[in-house]
Amino acid sequence: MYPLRRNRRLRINEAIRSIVRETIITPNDFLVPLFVVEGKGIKDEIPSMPNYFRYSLDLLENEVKELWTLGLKSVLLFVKVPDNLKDNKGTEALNPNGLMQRAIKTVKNACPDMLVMTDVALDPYSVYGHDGIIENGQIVNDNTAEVLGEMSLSHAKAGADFVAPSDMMDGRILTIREALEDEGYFNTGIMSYSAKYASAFYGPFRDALDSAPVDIQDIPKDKKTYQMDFGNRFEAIRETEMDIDEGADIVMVKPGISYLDILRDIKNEVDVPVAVYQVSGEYAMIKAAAEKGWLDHDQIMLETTTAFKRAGADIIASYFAKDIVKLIY
Ligand SMILES: NCC(=O)CCC(=O)O
Ligand SMILES: [Mg+2]
Repeated sequence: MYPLRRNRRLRINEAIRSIVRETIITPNDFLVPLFVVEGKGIKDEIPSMPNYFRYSLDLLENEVKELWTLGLKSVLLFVKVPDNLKDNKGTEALNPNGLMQRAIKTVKNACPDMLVMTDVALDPYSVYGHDGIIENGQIVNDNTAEVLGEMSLSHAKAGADFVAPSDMMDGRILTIREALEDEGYFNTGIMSYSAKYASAFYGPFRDALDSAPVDIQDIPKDKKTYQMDFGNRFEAIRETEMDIDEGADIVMVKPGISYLDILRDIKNEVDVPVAVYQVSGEYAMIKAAAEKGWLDHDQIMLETTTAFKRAGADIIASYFAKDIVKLIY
């Protein structure tokens, strides 16, 4: 007897494999995170993120033009705020002439059709490195959400297409939506980090922005009172559905590779686009192993990003976006 069905026939060569392949990534799948700093002529490599850089505004301009020519049409902006501008309430986040507001305008001037999304959270602006205002040793929820609403409005006024609240305060999507609607910013979208886990994979990002929680007495040492516990699954669906009810246009799962089950659950459950974030620690792990010659960098990059799409991601935020597009096109 022989096997009645020989599945290997569909794997015999690259031509047959490529015609039956179910999931293919393209430049349209990617959202490019960009780190911005004050100054001129700065292109600073982030030590724990090899070949990833912080740009001053003049060089940011060249970078976004290059992204555009590669077919990458969406960016997600993060700013590194100088220490002297940090406080407990994120006052600088509302400065109409702040670094984020200028960065938005810089990208729009360089590339008017580029989709500009902005990080909305207090941690880069907080002396304590937290996503919320601290009162009596606690991260307060509702007052923080108010500031996030004002921050979102400020980004919309500067020209952002989407705001991306990454903080995990309860109710902030509604607060942000109302703040935008009240001032007539009906078309400014919200991409909510709706299921963001308290993860050790964010380490290199906090180096990039100098935004890690500080080690001071009576200040929480981690973000576990607002970001999700990594043992939880159903909670991710609840969080995501609530954010959609409050007005989120796009929802997100973060981090990526350790949370593919969550990504698939959410994709099956909701009817809005779902994003995933392949975070800094995932990037650093792959870079480090590749540097040692232990893993094939390009193949791992292709495999992980394809896995996100297969698991249900409509949008992939990844520090590999540029490299992957150069690899596949
Ligand atoms: N809001 C952004 C993060 O919390 C971290 C992202 C990363 O680790 O790449
Ligand atoms: Mg929530």
